Amino acid sequence: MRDRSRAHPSQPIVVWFRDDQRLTDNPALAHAASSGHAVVCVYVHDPEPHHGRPLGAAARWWLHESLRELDGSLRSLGGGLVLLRGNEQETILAFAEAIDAIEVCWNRRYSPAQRQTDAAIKSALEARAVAVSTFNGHLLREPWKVTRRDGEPFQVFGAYWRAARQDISPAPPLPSPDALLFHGTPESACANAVSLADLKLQPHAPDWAAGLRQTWRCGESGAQQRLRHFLDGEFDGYATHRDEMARDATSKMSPYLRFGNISARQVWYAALAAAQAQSISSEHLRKFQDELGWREFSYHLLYHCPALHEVNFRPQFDAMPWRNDQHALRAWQRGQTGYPLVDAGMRELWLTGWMHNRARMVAASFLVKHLLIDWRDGESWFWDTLVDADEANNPAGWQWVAGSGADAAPYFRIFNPVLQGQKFDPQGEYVRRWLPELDRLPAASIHAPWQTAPGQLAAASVRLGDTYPLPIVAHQQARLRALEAFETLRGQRGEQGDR
Ligand SMILES: Cc1cc2nc3c(=O)[nH]c(=O)nc-3n(C[C@H](O)[C@H](O)[C@H](O)COP(=O)(O)OP(=O)(O)OC[C@H]3O[C@@H](n4cnc5c(N)ncnc54)[C@H](O)[C@@H]3O)c2cc1C
Repeated sequence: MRDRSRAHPSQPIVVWFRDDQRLTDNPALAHAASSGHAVVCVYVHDPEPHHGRPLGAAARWWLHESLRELDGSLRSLGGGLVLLRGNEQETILAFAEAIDAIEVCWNRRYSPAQRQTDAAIKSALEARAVAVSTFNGHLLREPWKVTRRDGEPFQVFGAYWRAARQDISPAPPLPSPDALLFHGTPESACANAVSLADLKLQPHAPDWAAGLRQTWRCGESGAQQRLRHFLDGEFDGYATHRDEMARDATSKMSPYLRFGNISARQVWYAALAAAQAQSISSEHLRKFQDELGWREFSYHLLYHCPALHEVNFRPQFDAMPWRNDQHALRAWQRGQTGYPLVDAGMRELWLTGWMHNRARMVAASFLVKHLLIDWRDGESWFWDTLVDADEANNPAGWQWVAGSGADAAPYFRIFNPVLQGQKFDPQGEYVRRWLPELDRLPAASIHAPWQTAPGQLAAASVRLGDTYPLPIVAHQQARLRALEAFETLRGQRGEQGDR
């Protein structure tokens, strides 16, 4: 072990970037910048994390773009991002040792696997007399700070958010450092160093990311631009219009928050400031804050539930008689179920890496309830295809829809995709955008083409079973089958109205 008293001002401090790929409001970076030591900024790509989940394909695409921008921002301050590949623990330890770091700092992560990794790295570094400082850069309130009176975690969103909100006065966002003193990295420290291209995060042969490139400007600058666009536009009306799928009425902050291109604190403060400056009704501000609250709640669940993406939060769901139907699963994944709203959502996902929240709920409900396919199959498809695929929000969203989660939708809540379409996409614009083969159908029939008169279908050049599929299941039968399956678990009947 090295002697701490021999620490020298020339020893650098390592800022380990993870899900905090930004310069502004980055507490670990701000800490390093004010330490008086030169800094080395690193990112470690662990292709097969020992405990955690490897990233899905769409998230890997985002990561590439985000790291490129982060490196560019650090370069404009006179340094750059050192990219390392390998096992996180071994790589960070070897690197810190090779550059004789005085300290390593990072912003905290919250899944049980990530916490286990971080705790092991912290003790190993400290055992080598390298200091470790960790910060909250990801959440408004960290999971352990919000507990019930009896000290147990919350299981109901309303109660959780009432408690969390009471004390929400997140520290104001930190400014981006004006200047950073960078420490050089000797060749010997770079055994695991790679270029961004070496990480092979982007797809090739086939390059399926054209739609993602068209849709997104990734990274910190993209986050700021998109947030401004939302706050100066649809924010004033958010509570009223957020379910209208054809409208660009939500913030689209999710991938930026996922990768930390922006912090929840920045979004929170910017929304507060915009609401004040533009005298926006508190109803819109509050609804938007509530959605950020759902993100916090998901992290609360992730922290307390060891394998949220694998294990039913409600154990009685372990007995659920899921169907193994690969044909139906593929039809759902490809947006070929014959239910236009479900298919539009699934194609939006495939083409852009994102799906509107209302469409997520309907598409997920369709898989789990109409097709009776295990929510984990849907979760892993979303994990692979969403640019915002999030360790907390994705499984929590799926378990909520399936009914197996905390404060979940009741099992008898089976979305009717036709009614949902008529209610939240009345003119069929959303469906037309993603299903060009139905483009010429009138609004009255676009959500249920199979109920449309043959002449009208012919006039719109729609041949069911050829240009567009017939429904893969009949809604009423599928609904009854789902209710029966769910009732075997719960032995209870509930309200059975169509929504
Ligand atoms: C089956 C299913 C899977 C989902 N998977 C993910 C996922 O992998 N990653 C993800 O970020 N969100 C997920 N969500 C939640 C939600 O759909 C998205 O966060 C939202 O659509 C993102 O769009 P936005 O940024 O425009 O949201 P806005 O309406 O503008 O909300 C602002 C922010 O609040 C948070 N938020 C909003 N709704 C929710 C919610 N229901 N749960 C948790 N946080 C929320 C997000 O961080 C979002 O960016 C999922 C929902 C469902 C039903």
